[in-house]
Amino acid sequence: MTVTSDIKLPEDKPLVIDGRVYSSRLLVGTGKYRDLMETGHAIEASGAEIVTVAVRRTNLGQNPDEPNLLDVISPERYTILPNTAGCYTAKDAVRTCRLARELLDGHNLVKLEVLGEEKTLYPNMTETLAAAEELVNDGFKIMVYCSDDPLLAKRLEEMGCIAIMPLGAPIGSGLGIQNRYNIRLIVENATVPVLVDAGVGTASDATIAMELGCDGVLMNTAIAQAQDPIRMAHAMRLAIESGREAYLAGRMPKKRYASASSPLDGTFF
Ligand SMILES: CC(=O)[C@@H](O)[C@H](O)COP(=O)(O)O
Repeated sequence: MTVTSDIKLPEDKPLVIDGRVYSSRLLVGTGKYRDLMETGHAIEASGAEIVTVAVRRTNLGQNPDEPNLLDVISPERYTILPNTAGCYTAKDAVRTCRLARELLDGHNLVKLEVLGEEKTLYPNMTETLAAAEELVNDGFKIMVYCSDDPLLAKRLEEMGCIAIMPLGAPIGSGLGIQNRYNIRLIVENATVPVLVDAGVGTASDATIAMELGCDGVLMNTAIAQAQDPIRMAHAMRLAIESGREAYLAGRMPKKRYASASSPLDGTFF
């Protein structure tokens, strides 16, 4: 990255998912927009290169008479990440991933989410582990939505999941990162990318996730339900970049007391 014509900062290592290199660390969803046009414009403004779609709720060709999302979000330009939103059992999630693979011509990269209950949409980790095991054995590359429990996150990695996606807060809540300490522990222990998924409400939440060392952030509601989704998508793009730069720069240690900005030694009077 160039700061002025003379100063060059070292290049960051890129985000690599399933062997593919991405320059954007922002992943976006496609739900809750006013229409497909707004969806397309917001995704464009976000700079995202990976776009997740809920297979059970989105027409990817299942219904030839309805508008197809893939006409707006072209698989030639974006990596389509089918997700299992709306699945409450491992069985349903596995079936949904297999349907996605059929609809997308053998596409194996999926985002697994198995939900526990409607009120919190919190992940059901028992069912998530069961689904992950079956899908890994069936050749899927799994990015997995999970709780922010560091031990379960590690377990999913050991099972062969290619990215760990702990929630920042409940889906659609916009509450921001609720447990920074756990997210940090998950990042420290992981050897695969860790991306916060769900709960981001505004740009500063995304920046915090990146400052914690996450490899990326996936979000939907914060952009789609902003008053100006396209502008918010752009804000999120900048927030992710800014948080990543701050993480790489390394923040100053926090102190309990003040220290003067100008040294007192050698004052003129
Ligand atoms: C889009 C997606 O895959 C979900 O996991 C979720 O919708 C993201 O959460 P937010 O809507 O809270 O960003």
